[in-house]
Amino acid sequence: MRESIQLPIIDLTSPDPISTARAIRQACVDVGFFYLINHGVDEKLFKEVLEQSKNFFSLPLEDKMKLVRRNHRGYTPLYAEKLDTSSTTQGDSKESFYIGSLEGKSVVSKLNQWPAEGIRLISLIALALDLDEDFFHKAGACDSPNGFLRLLHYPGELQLSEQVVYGASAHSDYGMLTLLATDGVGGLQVCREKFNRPQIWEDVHHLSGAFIVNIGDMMERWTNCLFRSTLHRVMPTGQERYSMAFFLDPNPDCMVECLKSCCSDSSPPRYPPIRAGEYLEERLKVTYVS
Ligand SMILES: O=C(O)CCC(=O)C(=O)O
Ligand SMILES: [Fe+2]
Repeated sequence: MRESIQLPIIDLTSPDPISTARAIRQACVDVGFFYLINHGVDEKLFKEVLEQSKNFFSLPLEDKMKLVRRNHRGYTPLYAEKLDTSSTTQGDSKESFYIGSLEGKSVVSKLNQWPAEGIRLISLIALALDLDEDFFHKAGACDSPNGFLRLLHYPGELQLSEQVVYGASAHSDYGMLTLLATDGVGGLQVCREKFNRPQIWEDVHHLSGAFIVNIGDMMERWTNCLFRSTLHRVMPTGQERYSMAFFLDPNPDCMVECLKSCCSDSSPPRYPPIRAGEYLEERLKVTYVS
């Protein structure tokens, strides 16, 4: 039988920020994933986005290809991306559409509701790291953050192939935080110990109305691996699936550098400082098959 994981539940409206921060710390240290409830994003809005996403992906391929990805915005067809760059399988069995600003600061600040929630979460994460709640703001991460929404569609039926086909092959996210909403169809799995063999994959269940939040690699670098950017993937279930992921990444000029509270003489920084924009560019470059 396949294992499933009970992720911690964080309530964004909880009146005590210190105990919420403590619960977030525990979740980020243990598994790097949690459910976020009472996040303030209207259910009606979510349903509308889902509806529009279905409309878009049902267009003929040639129409979708007119909007093919440029500068990490736009349409990516089936098999274009391979998140597990070490695997020899073909590209992932999903199509997606990246939404986000291509222009200057004023447009970024007019993004939809998600960044406000994400940024509130970032303050709680700072508290969870025993930092001032505006630490990531002062570090320049939240001044015009690089936020983008990715609509995803996993077809139910797959091409007949000798190879294993993943919806999304094993990967960790690249940025600071990811907020994920799905249509309720399963398939998402996490692997808590990526170096163990065999790897153990656990199913993440849908929790109605909640976002699934996970830590990305830049946050892992900031915290010297105290907070975990956990390996995850989407397995095909034979059922069509829609999801949307909001990636909240630092301002591209923000330096991501090991926090003083997360290193010591006996535990020196594992990664050198890096500009957020450079890091993201590098990671995105290697995941696209074409
Ligand atoms: O669709 C999902 O459930 C997960 C997507 C994901 O992990 C990603 O796009 O990074
Ligand atoms: Fe992911």
